[in-house]
Amino acid sequence: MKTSIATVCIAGDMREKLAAIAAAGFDGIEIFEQDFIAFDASPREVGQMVRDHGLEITLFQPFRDFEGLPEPLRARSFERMERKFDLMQELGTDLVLVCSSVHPEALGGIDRMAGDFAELGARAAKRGLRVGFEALAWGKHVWDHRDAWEVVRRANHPNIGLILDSFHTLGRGIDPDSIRSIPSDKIFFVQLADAPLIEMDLLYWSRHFRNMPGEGDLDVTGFMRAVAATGYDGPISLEVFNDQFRGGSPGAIALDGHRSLVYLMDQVKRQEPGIAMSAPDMPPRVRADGVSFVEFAADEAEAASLGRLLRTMGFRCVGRHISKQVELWQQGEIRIVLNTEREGFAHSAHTVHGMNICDVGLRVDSAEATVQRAQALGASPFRQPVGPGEFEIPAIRGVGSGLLHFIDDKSDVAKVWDVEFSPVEDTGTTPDAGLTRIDHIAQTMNYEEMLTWSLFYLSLFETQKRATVDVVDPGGLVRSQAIESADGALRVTLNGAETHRTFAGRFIADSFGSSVQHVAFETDDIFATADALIANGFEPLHIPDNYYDDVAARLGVGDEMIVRLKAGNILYDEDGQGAYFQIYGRPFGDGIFFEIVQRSGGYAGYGAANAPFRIAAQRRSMSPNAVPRR
Ligand SMILES: O=C(O)c1ccc(O)c(O)c1
Ligand SMILES: [Mg+2]
Repeated sequence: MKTSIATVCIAGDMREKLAAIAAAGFDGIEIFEQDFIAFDASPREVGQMVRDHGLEITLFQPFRDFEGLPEPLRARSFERMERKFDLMQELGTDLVLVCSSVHPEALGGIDRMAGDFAELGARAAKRGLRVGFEALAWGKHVWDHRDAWEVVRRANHPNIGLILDSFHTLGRGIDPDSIRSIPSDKIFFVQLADAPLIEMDLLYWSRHFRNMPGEGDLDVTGFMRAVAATGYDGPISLEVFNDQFRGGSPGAIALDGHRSLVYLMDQVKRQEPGIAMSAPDMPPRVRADGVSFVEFAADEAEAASLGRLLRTMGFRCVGRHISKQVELWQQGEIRIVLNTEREGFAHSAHTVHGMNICDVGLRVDSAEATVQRAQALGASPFRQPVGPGEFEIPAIRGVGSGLLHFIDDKSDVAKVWDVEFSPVEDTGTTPDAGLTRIDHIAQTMNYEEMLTWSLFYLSLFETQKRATVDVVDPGGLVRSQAIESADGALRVTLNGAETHRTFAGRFIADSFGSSVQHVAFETDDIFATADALIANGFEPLHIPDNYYDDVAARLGVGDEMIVRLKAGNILYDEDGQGAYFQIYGRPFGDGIFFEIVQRSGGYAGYGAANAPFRIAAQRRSMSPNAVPRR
């Protein structure tokens, strides 16, 4: 497979764009004319710059308002094209995209348009150039790839072909399987983009909201399967107009783009038999079985106070590392690692961010295969020296600056807890509070990073995304999206803060970057847990009476239940399937917190309806003159 990306997708000037695109591993670029015109270098110099980066120019685009014009506009458009042919030859590319006309005087008429293209084909052939026709979803006479194909078919010239663009086809709701009957030698080029489903004007949607395949809601895989089924083996090229990407980090957006193409072709290869296109070999998406551990980087004072908090939640310190200043705390299947080392990754993370969750361990079938797939998708592997007799647990860099470790039963790494930790008789134990496993981890990030990390998780793990929900914080909006496996074993929520005035935004600012802000533990009996917590001296986040009055009114919850909820500061939610109970701890450090949840009867959400009240309570409890309640 040959990967390509349009210069419009990436921020910066031509030089910055090329550097980011080459570094991300693309084979070629589409030169978007505006980017070229705005740049102060000759076409020959630009062509050379591109090749010096090891890239080729796969396409020059767009050429607008060509077909179906009356004279003298028609002659003028051929004249204009001859000048662009000159430019293409200087740049060193042989393919130009003509997008369907929106010219007010364009006459339409399929044979008139085909005739124009036949003549253009003859002119292009003289120079060894090719022309591809693309149906814009809002074209005046041609807005459907099936009509563009009929124009190309009737033009019947070897130098005239079709250009397909997933956005125009899928955005209009056209069945991509209509592509399957087009001969592959007449498909000159394929452009790919996804988009979130939003009801709006097609042109505006296309020019501002496209995103990378897999980041939106369109069936780009179905589209690409149809293209691959024709036998097409040419470039696949991202053409993503997105306001956020244009202002984003060129390097990060280019990496996301490359990852999206690798992921897409991996799916296509697995779903569509016997295709001509190649795709990198890698293990399939990984089934993650849940969170094995979360690791805090802390100094000794922070670790001591975190230990006290964990104790009030019924955790016990069960092990001390054989050679490092690392403690293992446990309850049920939940492991919390407190790392107070003075060197190594956790220490660096602590220096930069203060106390933070620097590492998350996930249980997978094969840790080795997980890292292999992650690397094929462009993730960076992580390694640091290990002591004698210690395990090298496979790891990659995850969200923000944190790590993801992978633990499996296949290799020996699952024995790490027994081999690397000596048991501790914890003297100050408090009774178990019935916490069983980690229900979800919540990562807080800048809003602009959300697509990056949803693509990261979706491409690596056998997961799907839920719809984004908007959470209102008194300081602004936070968008929240859950990525989860079908059986709920892995649940990660991504919370994107748009401003630093929100609770989540303050966490990012205070801790200098994105990371896990909260961890939710599961219990099978929220009321028993609430009682145990109170007995252990745990300080829950205080929830005001107004909240319980509303729950009674809105959900019709009876008095007796309200009394119990109130006593435990328990938040409550329902969906069509079941109920959800939540207890929050008070935030500590830069705003990290724990949550305890119970899901009953197949409740599948995350208590979004409660989030505004939880956030308001957290802000109160973090404010300098907060008065402890109850
Ligand atoms: O928005 C546009 O005008 C435009 C131009 C060229 C393309 O290839 C395209 O898909 C859209
Ligand atoms: Mg296009």
